[in-house]
Amino acid sequence: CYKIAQISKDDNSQLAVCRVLLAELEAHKDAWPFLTPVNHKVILGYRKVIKRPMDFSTIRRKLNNNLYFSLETFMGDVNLVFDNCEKFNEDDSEIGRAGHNMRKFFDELLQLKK
Ligand SMILES: Cn1cc(C(=O)NCCCNC(=O)c2ccc(F)cc2)ccc1=O
Repeated sequence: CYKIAQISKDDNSQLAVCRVLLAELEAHKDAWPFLTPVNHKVILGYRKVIKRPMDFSTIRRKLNNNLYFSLETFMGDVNLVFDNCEKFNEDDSEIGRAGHNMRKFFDELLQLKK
């Protein structure tokens, strides 16, 4: 019984860390391109180029629906946001720079939380 309790506690504490990390990402000044799903009706070519769209509101919904089983699966989706951004946007563009800034910020957050 103790072992089972131990596993679930770790998952809960990992999920609590995910909630804090997501809140800090959402509060960043450069988060605006990532707060909502990219509207592929407005942003031409996006649906063709980006096979697995992801954004902070989708991550928030997955977290609330208990769809992340560890910090690693949560990190996979956060990094997908930044990888999609790098693929679709020039480095020397407003959204491209925002993506690089946010990825650096996230990496620094992870160093603090470890
Ligand atoms: C990640 N990405 C985003 C866009 C993009 O144009 N995204 C919408 C920006 C407009 N959205 C906002 O300005 C906004 C949204 C929510 C909010 F709370 C405050 C501001 C285009 C290519 C791409 O790769």
